[in-house]
Amino acid sequence: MAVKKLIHVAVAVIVRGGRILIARRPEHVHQGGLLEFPGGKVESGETVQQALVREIAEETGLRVPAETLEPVIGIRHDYGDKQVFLDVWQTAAAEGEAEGREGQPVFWLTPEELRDEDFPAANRPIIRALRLPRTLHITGSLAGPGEGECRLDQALQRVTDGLVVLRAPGLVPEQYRRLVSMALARCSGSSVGVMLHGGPALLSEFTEADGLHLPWREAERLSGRPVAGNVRLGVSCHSAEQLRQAERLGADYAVLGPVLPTASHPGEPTLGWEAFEQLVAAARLPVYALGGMQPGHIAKARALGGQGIAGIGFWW
Ligand SMILES: Nc1nc2c([nH]c(=O)n2[C@H]2C[C@H](O)[C@@H](COP(=O)(O)OP(=O)(O)OP(=O)(O)O)O2)c(=O)[nH]1
Repeated sequence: MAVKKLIHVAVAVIVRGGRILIARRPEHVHQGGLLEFPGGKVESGETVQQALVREIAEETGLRVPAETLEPVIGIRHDYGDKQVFLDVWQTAAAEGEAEGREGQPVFWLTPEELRDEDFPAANRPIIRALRLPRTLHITGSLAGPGEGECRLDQALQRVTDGLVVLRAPGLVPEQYRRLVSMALARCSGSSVGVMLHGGPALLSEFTEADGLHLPWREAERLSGRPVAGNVRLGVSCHSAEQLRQAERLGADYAVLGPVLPTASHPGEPTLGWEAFEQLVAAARLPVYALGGMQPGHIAKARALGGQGIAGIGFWW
């Protein structure tokens, strides 16, 4: 069987006022009629940034200073007839008024308005990535119920937006439920989403939660997505095989680590940044780096293809 060539596609997420520029692909082209982010093939001799600047100008008339482009995610996808590597970059500094220079309709949508079924199949992880924060706050050790709630309350004061994964393996179910109720009440009306940590049954009790984060021991025994599409699903992973299982479950994100040594799991073998980058390159979902992370690592994690950082030490 002939080996299909991997087509390197530069994909632009152009953000303005919280909305993203979307176009409709012409009917007659590959994946025709579907919505897309502006972009196109990287030509030989071009860097991905040069391709983005060129494609954006050709397709939309917008001018993008190359240095404002930041990496979002890289996705390899096999369409059967074509194999693509979508190299996705973001800018909020495009200049000018957007128009469909090739006759295609263009419009601005919020991340929440992007629906998987309107885009080519390879775009699902891109849409997930755009709806996810760069930092995932995981709760650290919580003593007894009263003290735990107090500790959580203090820690939440330091978080203004993003997601908190309520991990408390030391608590018995009743104590954990109390903690969840408190966290949901505390975060209600704020920009902080609460992810429950445990098995799927939890979510049916707490419908206001943002979603469910599966520890690996829960994820490994499932064979399909255990929650509805409108709630977030995360999975803790430590290897390429575990990332494949997270993809099979239709997870919205994975956490991968430990990347660096960490105080909460002393002595555990670490992946290091090189292995993180390799594992992320093969993953078809957004991946957070876990283990020894500090806010200064967000840029590093993203430059290596990750979604951002996850952990306890930097906020707890
Ligand atoms: N631009 C863009 N392409 C996408 C997206 N999602 C996705 O699967 N693709 C695929 C469809 C195509 O197979 C490939 C992009 O190729 P293209 O045909 O748009 O590239 P191009 O502008 O250089 O076109 P061409 O005239 O040289 O054929 O990537 C997306 O969001 N934006």
